[in-house]
Amino acid sequence: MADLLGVTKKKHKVTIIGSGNWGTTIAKVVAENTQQYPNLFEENVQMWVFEEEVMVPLSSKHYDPDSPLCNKPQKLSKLINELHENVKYLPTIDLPKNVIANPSLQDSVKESTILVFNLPHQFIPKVCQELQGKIVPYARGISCIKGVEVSEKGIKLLADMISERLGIYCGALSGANIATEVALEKYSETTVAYDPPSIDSRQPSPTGSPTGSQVNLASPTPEKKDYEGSHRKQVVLQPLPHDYPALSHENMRKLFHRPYFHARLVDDVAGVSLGGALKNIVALGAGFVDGLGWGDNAKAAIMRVGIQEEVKFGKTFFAESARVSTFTEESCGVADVITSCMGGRNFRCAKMSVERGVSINDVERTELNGQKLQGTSTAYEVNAFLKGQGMEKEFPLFTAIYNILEGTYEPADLPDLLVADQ
Ligand SMILES: NC(=O)c1ccc[n+]([C@@H]2O[C@H](COP(=O)([O-])OP(=O)(O)OC[C@H]3O[C@@H](n4cnc5c(N)ncnc54)[C@H](O)[C@@H]3O)[C@@H](O)[C@H]2O)c1
Ligand SMILES: O=P(O)(O)OC[C@H](O)CO
Repeated sequence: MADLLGVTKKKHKVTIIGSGNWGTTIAKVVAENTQQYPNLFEENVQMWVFEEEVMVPLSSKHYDPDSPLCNKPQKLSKLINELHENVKYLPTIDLPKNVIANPSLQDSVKESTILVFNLPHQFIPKVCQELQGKIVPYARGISCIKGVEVSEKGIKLLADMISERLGIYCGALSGANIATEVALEKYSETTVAYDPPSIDSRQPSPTGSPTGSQVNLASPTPEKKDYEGSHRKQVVLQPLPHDYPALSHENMRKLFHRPYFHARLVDDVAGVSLGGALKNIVALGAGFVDGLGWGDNAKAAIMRVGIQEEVKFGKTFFAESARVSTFTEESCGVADVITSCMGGRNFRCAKMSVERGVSINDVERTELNGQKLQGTSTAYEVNAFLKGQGMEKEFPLFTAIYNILEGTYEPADLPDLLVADQ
């Protein structure tokens, strides 16, 4: 496509890195939008698949006992491309034909200018390692992952970790978004945090050439002095070449917003990321009390304390970046606590573990068919961080959930453990 100056306009190529329950759902959302906005995006959306062999289940509408696809295990990527359904992680949902499953991580990101990270957080370090030097230097990222990274240096947002390891800008998407409901196109909202570097929204030069100089991600705003290890390092960003459409809030919204999936754009990457990570610990608490048969008041109490601890965590450790209103007003905050405590996997597995008297890891293994909980590892990571700060007592719910997972306390001890929350 050429503009009035005869300059060839490129389109953004999008890759979804991950193809689980949420990864496949976001691939569907994005692929619908790349069809709707052909001037901005290449129609085909690459989706990296962590390859495995699976059987087409009897319950699939594609199951045909006479088909060679159905009588022995097949590569998941092949099934997705032939059936346009992810029979393992998003069964029964029709995917647009422009979702292209690709088992090669490096091939899937080739020439992609938008990388949407969407896989369980424990796999991100290895994926980033494999991507180093394999992506275009001016790519931009969005992390849909709910979790945090804790090391001896402190706590880090996954968007920042991706940004530092790959040398690219990375925003975040998170909200009250149980994947299956979004995939079924039931109405929901999400929050997209993207504070694009100013170099991306400049007017094109007459030649359309990438004349912009490199900029430091930490500028033009002063370096954020958040908790050691959490603030962004000095990432030197490559400008987006001028022959690509600007990646403004408006265009990012076009990538994610659907009539059934309302995307609100904000610039608080820290608040959006923390809301998504911390609510998973709260959801375990809600599952524990529901498993005891304690009813809705008990669940509401857990949710109230959970929201309070999310806000306090943001204020204490990310004071210069996370905004309180992100937790209290956006989908990624209070709304995600509510939906996760009503029907999320962390909630359901914690509930079943109490009802059956088995560990939550056993429930994850037997009930989730390969899907992963994020709340258990996040509870351990957040506890390691709080312990390091000598602040476990300041966050009684987060600490109680860790102690219940460790077996130090029982779910029925929760009211006593929360008395400190006065
Ligand atoms: N499912 C939801 O409802 C939902 C909604 C919003 C956000 N999220 C978040 O999205 C992120 C991704 O979750 P999901 O639900 O798509 O995943 P999932 O739990 O459904 O699936 C697990 C995924 O991990 C992959 N995997 C397994 N071993 C791997 C390895 N060694 N390396 C790389 N990948 C491997 C599997 O192939 C599969 O794609 C999580 O952070 C989750 O909290 C999930
Ligand atoms: O199923 P969960 O517990 O991983 O939660 C899913 C989503 O994060 C809800 O917004």
